[in-house]
Amino acid sequence: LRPKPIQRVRGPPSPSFLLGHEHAISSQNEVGDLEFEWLRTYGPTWRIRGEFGASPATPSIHVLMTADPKALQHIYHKSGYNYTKRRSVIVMAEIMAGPGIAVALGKDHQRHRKIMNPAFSAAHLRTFLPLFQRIGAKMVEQWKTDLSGAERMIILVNKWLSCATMDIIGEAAFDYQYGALDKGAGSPIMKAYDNLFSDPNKPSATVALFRAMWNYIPIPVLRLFRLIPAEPFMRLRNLRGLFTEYGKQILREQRADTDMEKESKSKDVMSLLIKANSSADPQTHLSEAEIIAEMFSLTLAGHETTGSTLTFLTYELAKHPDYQARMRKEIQDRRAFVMSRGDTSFNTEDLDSLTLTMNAIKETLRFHPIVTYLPRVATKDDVIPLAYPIISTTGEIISEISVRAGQVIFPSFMAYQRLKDVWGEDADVWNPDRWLRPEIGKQTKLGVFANLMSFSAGVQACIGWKFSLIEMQALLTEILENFELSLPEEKLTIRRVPAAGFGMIPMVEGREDLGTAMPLQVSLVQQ
Ligand code: HEM
Repeated sequence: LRPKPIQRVRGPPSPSFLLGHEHAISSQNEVGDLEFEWLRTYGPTWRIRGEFGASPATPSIHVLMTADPKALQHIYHKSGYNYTKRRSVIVMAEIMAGPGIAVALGKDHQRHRKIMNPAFSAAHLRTFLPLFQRIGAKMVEQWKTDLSGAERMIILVNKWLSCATMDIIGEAAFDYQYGALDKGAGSPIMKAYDNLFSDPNKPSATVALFRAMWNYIPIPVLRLFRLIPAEPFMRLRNLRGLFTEYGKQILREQRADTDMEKESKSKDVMSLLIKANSSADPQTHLSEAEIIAEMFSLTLAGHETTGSTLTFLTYELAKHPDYQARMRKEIQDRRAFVMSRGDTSFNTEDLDSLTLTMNAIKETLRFHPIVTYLPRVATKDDVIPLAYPIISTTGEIISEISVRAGQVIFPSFMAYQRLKDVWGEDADVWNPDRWLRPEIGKQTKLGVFANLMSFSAGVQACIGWKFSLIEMQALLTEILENFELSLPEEKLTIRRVPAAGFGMIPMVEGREDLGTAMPLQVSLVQQ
């Protein structure tokens, strides 16, 4: 019964000596294809082969891949900073956004978190609801204008939701108007973001080898990669340049503003960041470069994630018209109640009473986790417990795995969120009504919301999860009260394509030239 080393964990044969399984994972047809197969074959924990043997410090060439709730709880939730981010992930985030919260580690990370946390308290987030509703109503009005009397039209719903969530994060966090909904693709920020993460071609072996090298190169050298004159790096440079320009302008304007309205705005992200900039205490101080990186990180982390989750949610509603109709009826009934009490808008209690809407959000976060892989590296020797024991290479039962410092671990949020033992026999189906079953959510406690790993867990979990839930509730009610969503008549296949090494995007099979795309048909709700 002693913990077994990773070498005793079973796993698929490696397809490549140099690239291991990582290239196969990032070039699979749909995110999840490989993990679901491995889950069926080996149970919730298995071993894959890392690129060049995973990392210089790794004592073995193996990578532990797990969907086991207890293992995930141990790694993400209970171990503080003992399982750290991978070098390639940190440097990529730094090249993109600068020295902000997503790059910081350990005590440094605690400092960033401590400064930003007050802006994400439940009470403060409630004050954003009118903004979410205003932007949602603006988007819906623009759909009505575009419809111009026609019965129905096809829209790329992902583009609209991306613009709406971009405008929301700009106003909510920095009191700044990006003008994404007004200017669409013409807005400089949307132009710079457009299809940043969608590559119609699968990554070639050469690109994969280049990426694999990142985990072996010292960080100061890696930082110089941003100067490489290749298109992806040039786009990132442009985006960061544009954002630094915005950041400096916002900072200048907000500094003047905050001096005048210190008290009333004391919990806004920008006021907190500016206060931190003037703090003499190193524990609560942020440099100007860190502030701009923080703003960029929030924009990056807060806009596309929510936009993509909503994109998949509207897709599922188009595929499930009965559920959509039930949801709309629940919203309309609540609207009648709100009007009868003399109000015109939903408050957060009204939104929370919309059980069918919340269940659709939970189910989409479970079924389509936008962030799919967050690799971690053990910083010291450890033993990882399993909720679901597995069979070893020699036929023994393994319920604990011993790992050495440097061990690379690939969690599979996608596979965890499909475990039949946790989510029921119909785990492979999008069914929001599962959340009505009393046993759901009673298993090993994981993550910050609904026992899901979609927002990650522990000290580095998503800071904006509650923000995004209220945002999704508000945008969904605006959409469903006004529009019916359905699939286009032309039968299209949507693929969940691996993107940027950690996420996924929707693409239309055979129309990869469109980049990230989710075409849906919309028509006005008949009163
Ligand atoms: C459905 C929407 C969202 C999803 C699925 C999501 C998911 C995640 C995940 C998985 C992480 C962990 C990353 C890691 O460990 O490397 C994360 C971190 C983060 N998220 Fe979100 N997120 C969402 C919305 C938001 C929003 C709306 C904001 C801001 C308003 C936000 C801000 C952040 C920040 C700043 C971090 C870094 C936290 C840290 O390192 O301490 N996210 N998010």
